[in-house]
Amino acid sequence: MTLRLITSPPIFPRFTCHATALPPSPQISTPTSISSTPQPPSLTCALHCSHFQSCSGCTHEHNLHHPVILDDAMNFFRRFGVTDFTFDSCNLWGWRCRAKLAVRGSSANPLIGLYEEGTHNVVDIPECKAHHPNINAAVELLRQGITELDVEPFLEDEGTGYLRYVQMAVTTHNTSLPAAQRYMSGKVQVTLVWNSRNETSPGSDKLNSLANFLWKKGGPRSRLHLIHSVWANFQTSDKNIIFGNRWRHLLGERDFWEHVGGIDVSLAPSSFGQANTRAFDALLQKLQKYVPYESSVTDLYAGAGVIGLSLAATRKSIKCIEINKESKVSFEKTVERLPATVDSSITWHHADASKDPFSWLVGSDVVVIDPPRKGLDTSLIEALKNISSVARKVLSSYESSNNVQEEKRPWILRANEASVHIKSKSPEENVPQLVPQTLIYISCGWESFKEDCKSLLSNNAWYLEKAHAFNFFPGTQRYTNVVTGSH
Ligand SMILES: C[S@@+](CC[C@H](N)C(=O)[O-])C[C@H]1O[C@@H](n2cnc3c(N)ncnc32)[C@H](O)[C@@H]1O
Repeated sequence: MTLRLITSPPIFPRFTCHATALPPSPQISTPTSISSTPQPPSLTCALHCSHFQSCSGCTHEHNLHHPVILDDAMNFFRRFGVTDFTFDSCNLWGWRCRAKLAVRGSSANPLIGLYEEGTHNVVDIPECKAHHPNINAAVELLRQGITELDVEPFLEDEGTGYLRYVQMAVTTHNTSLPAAQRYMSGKVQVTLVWNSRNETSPGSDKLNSLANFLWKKGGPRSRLHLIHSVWANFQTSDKNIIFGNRWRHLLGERDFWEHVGGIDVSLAPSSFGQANTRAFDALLQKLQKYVPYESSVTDLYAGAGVIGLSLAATRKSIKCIEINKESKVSFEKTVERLPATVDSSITWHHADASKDPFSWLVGSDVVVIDPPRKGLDTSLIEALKNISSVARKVLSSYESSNNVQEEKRPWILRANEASVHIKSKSPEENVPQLVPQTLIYISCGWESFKEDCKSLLSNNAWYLEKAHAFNFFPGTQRYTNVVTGSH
């Protein structure tokens, strides 16, 4: 079996940096092999952000093109036999197209930003250099609205006030503009996280006034036109959780479309979305090379299925597994917009990938895993390590009984109930191909990835083949790896 691990790590020499205080226009970078020669500190690739000392968002001010952990990554992969590790430095500024910001302070002086490291003090970051410029513009509009309409930000200690957080997501999918202008003209989907139970609770008049303010001043009829839509999320919990379960679309287009990996993807505000749209697009393009045509793919930790669906055109089947049921609607909408020529069998299952993981792995040639930062659950690691022996047992029982057993496991029954199935028109083969030959690990947490990877490589369960990194989070010690491996 092969383990292909995809991470978005820091990148090396061939890139362009500009010393400028403003996020420069989009840069295209080329992935390059990484040399172990120490890099001189680069002032031209510096953050130049006035919030750097106080905001916890960025941890590194210099050499944005070369995260410090890149050296560790390079050594790690070399030790395991990967000699052509590459790093794509991507865009160094203005890359963040999705931000969740806390709102505190007062209506006269609202603070909209991130917590100061280790505290619950919110730091205002109006000139954030990581944000897409239109996120900063929408934050300014929101600030004006809060003050003019006297909207009280949330007061954590008292549990009073209304506006707790705001999520800003930028869509750059505007086909009426020339491609070169689309990114910088991105429109912002704003979600106001409101401290009340629902839209009829006290305070809803303020919520509607604030939404109308944003729409009037930033919607399609305004001079600025930077707002795509306004949503509300209702959250009264005293726990440290950003979103509640109730979402309401208030104004603008309900559907939010982005174009990545060659397909149109729908992303509801409640679904996971990658923060760095352009780096994600580069990663998806790379992925196309590693997933054989006509293979059967399992996409674990799938979110709205963007990775799996971007592969669907030339693969036999795509099976997506995701724990957040809110992602299902976005998945279905994306499937509806796939080209009519796509004839793969496509499914999405609402399930926990760590519960009975074998049931999701068997029958696939390729498994793509894209877990949260904490990495893989032990049960999944064990399943991936033992997949060959278990598959043999399953195959022999399949051959001896050759009849379909009734499924009784409650979590599988539940997942099947909440699943989406789009059948291929081509005839299906009866005997499943049982053992995944390729594992592709997409990771955004370097430390957890290293541990998972070592575990997967132990006892020669998998071998490393390729590793590429993408600078998903310039200014931080995080990047994303794509690593591929085989049995
Ligand atoms: C890093 S995101 C990747 C999402 C998706 N691959 C994408 O690129 O848009 C991780 C996803 O894993 C989901 N998740 C977390 N724990 C999970 C679990 N135990 N089983 C299945 N999905 C899980 C999260 O809800 C989230 O959508």
